[in-house]
Amino acid sequence: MTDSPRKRIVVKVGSALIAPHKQGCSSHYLLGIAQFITYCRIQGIQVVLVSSGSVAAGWHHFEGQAQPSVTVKKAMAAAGQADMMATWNKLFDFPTAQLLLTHGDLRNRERYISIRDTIFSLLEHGLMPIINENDAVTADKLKVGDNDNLSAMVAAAADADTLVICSDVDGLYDQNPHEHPNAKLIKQVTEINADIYAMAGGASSDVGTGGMRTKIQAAEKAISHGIETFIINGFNADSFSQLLKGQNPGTLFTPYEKPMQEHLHWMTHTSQAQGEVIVEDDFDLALDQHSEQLTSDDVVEVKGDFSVGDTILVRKGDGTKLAKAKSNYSSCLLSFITEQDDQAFASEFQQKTGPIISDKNIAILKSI
Ligand SMILES: Nc1ncnc2c1ncn2[C@@H]1O[C@H](COP(=O)(O)OP(=O)(O)O)[C@@H](O)[C@H]1O
Ligand SMILES: N[C@@H](CCC(=O)OP(=O)(O)O)C(=O)O
Repeated sequence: MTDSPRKRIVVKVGSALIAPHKQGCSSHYLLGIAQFITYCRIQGIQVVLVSSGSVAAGWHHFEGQAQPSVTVKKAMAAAGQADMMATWNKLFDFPTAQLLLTHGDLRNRERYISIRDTIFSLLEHGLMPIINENDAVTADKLKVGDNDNLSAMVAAAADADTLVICSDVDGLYDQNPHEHPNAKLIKQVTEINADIYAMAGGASSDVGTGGMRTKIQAAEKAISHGIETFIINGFNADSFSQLLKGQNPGTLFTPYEKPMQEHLHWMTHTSQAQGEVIVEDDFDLALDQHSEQLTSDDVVEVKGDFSVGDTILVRKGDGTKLAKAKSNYSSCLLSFITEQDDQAFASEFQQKTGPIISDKNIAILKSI
């Protein structure tokens, strides 16, 4: 990465690299990653580390747990997180800082901005943020659930140029290489579509979460923010030398030339819709792109309980997702207007109150 235009990278490290045998943390594979990070910092590149491995690192404290329950996994995470941080800290001669996040934090716009501010402040003062999901406290409803997607959300929040996902395979293959020995490595992906998703299977190890599927989701989130994304083999120290030389050691996902605006990216990829507006089948936002044309006449049904300013999903009755948007109406008010038999009253009301969705607060969804 000599003479690299990169200013900020996010490195995501999978569980198998932290605690390969579930016998506590091992620095065996982390040494190469730590050297890479140190070299990047010497080059003036800021680094954020997203580290998995709390469950795998804590596993050995809990005997006889072939298939631990969710509760035991949370306890493993609480025990392993401290070991994992201690192991990383031994490998760096600069200060680090721990951030444990949940999706509940990231999907709340105020907390998201606060997380961004904290990351920027740490980087500005020379500390490296080490981020993981707060597994010990997180209920399913509030979870990101896998650190691939978490790393992409973090990369977007940190305005990174590059996301490097270090895994236990060389990159994305046309099928799972652990099940198909003739699988071929895909060196570059310029568009993530249904064919790419069809190649990606789940995890084969009992410490990995999500497998290749969540890595593709992560790449999709990152490239739409203009962040180039690599999936590389973290077991192989040569991957890092190649990255430093500006080469591609695994699979490279090329970023969009025109990244989405920050708040629309957050709305699409991080925020969670609080409700749904079901529209007529012949209504198509993706075609006309004028969200202000959405009126109560187009609305068939209002679902969920949302307030003014919440994110909503606009979809057709057949399930086709058209857009995520910030609602200018609460669910109560929108239902009231939609249920009016007096069209003239409804239309006059909307003219006075303003559009259901404003053009600047709508993210059109592409269907894969
Ligand atoms: N098409 C594919 N290409 C590469 N790996 C795949 C593919 N489909 C499924 N996998 C699986 O994804 C695994 C990597 O994901 P995961 O186990 O979650 O690791 P990590 O801990 O690095 O996140 C691979 O070891 C492999 O078993
Ligand atoms: N947050 C969890 C890891 C979840 C996860 O996505 O793991 P991995 O697939 O190994 O990156 C932990 O620290 O154990």
